[in-house]
Amino acid sequence: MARHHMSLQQPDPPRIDADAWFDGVDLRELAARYPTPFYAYSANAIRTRIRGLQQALAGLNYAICYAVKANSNLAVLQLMAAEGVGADIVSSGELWRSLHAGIPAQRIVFSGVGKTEQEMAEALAAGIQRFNVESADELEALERLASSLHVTAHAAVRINPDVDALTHAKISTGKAENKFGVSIAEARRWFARAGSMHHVKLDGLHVHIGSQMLSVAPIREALARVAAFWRELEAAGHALNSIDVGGGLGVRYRYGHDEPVTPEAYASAIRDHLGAFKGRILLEPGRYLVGEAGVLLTRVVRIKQGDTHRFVVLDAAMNDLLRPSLYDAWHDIVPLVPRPGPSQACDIVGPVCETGDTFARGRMLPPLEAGDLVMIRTSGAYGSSMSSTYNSRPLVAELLLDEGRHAIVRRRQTFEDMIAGEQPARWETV
Ligand SMILES: Cc1ncc(COP(=O)(O)O)c(C=O)c1O
Ligand SMILES: N[C@@H](CCCC[NH3+])C(=O)O
Repeated sequence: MARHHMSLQQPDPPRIDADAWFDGVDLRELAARYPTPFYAYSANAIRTRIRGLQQALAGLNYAICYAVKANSNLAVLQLMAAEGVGADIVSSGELWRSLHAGIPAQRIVFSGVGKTEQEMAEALAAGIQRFNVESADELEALERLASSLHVTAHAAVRINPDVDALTHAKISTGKAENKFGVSIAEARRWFARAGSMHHVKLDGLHVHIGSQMLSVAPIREALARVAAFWRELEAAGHALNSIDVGGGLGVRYRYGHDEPVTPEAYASAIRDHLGAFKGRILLEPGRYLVGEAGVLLTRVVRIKQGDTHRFVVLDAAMNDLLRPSLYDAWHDIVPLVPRPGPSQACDIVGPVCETGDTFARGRMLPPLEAGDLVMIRTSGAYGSSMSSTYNSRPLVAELLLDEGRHAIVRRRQTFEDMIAGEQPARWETV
């Protein structure tokens, strides 16, 4: 079943041949063995992305903290741990997963606009030292909690630089109207008062302006603003030991159309603006490391020819891959059983009872028949991690591929799994 004719070198994305081989595995054989829908991830593609980024950053004092939310499967996190990659987490659940996968606490950074005190206390108790802080009361809470646990925490202010990431409005995070971060003016006031804290060292800056950025210009603009602020702080006598540049690098959703920022262009933006920084530069890539490394395999349930539209109904749905419904996001949809005949405009839909359960509208596709295998590309990021059991559809399986081998890294949920935790009402009064 193994074949090694797929090049995974940077800057090319991991390729999936027309004949459906992915990381040395024939996806058609895989789908003959495991019921669709399921996700398949290429370990090689993930490693290639990590190493490409590491190569581009060589010479800088940096650390990569993978944004766990992009794909939080334990095996993916274990792969990150094996490559020496840390984690960027936003919840106790992500903390637990990351530690469970073997990512050491010292390599974990805690981000997020709504950390609860309980989550912060749990993180401190687990040995997490670096917090990206987004509001004044969060900073006060961190000081209080660190004091009561007799530990020292390091805090980086998340700067909202008011830069347009030139991406979808729902995944843009660096404009003043977004809930994330604080203005440089507010951050300045925090540093002025930093001496009054005894258990929190305010010694870092953090910025993350949005996701799926396909242009380096907004990244440069945000870095320039952060760099100017770092120099201002340094001149005022504040020693910084980290600058976290967030994530946000885009990937190819539309092959032959999307042109992602290369790791080299990204690294040179970092070098140009932060090359002189003496502390550590943290990076929080999510999508970039796993997006193109995953596909969702699904089969055609039936073709439904309406009066005005031709519907291709798949066995995957919005509960399995939400991005098209939520952001009108484009994903390449590739039939893996080539059939001769002219392409036709189709609406590719799932079986869920929502009009929004649509993967693509008016997509030109070659002839398809019930049972045909179809691949939805670039589904490794924000695919399974955003899935749900809506319409009581069990969570699908996830498989990891590595040079001709495959492993089930999450089995398909059973109906019993799906209702675990639910119980008949046992009434009580408070
Ligand atoms: C603080 C932070 N860091 C990193 C990421 C990862 O983003 P991406 O997957 O676009 O690299 C996100 C999500 O957008 C985030 O909110
Ligand atoms: N979930 C989004 C991106 C948000 C990133 C998290 N801050 C997506 O699928 O594109």
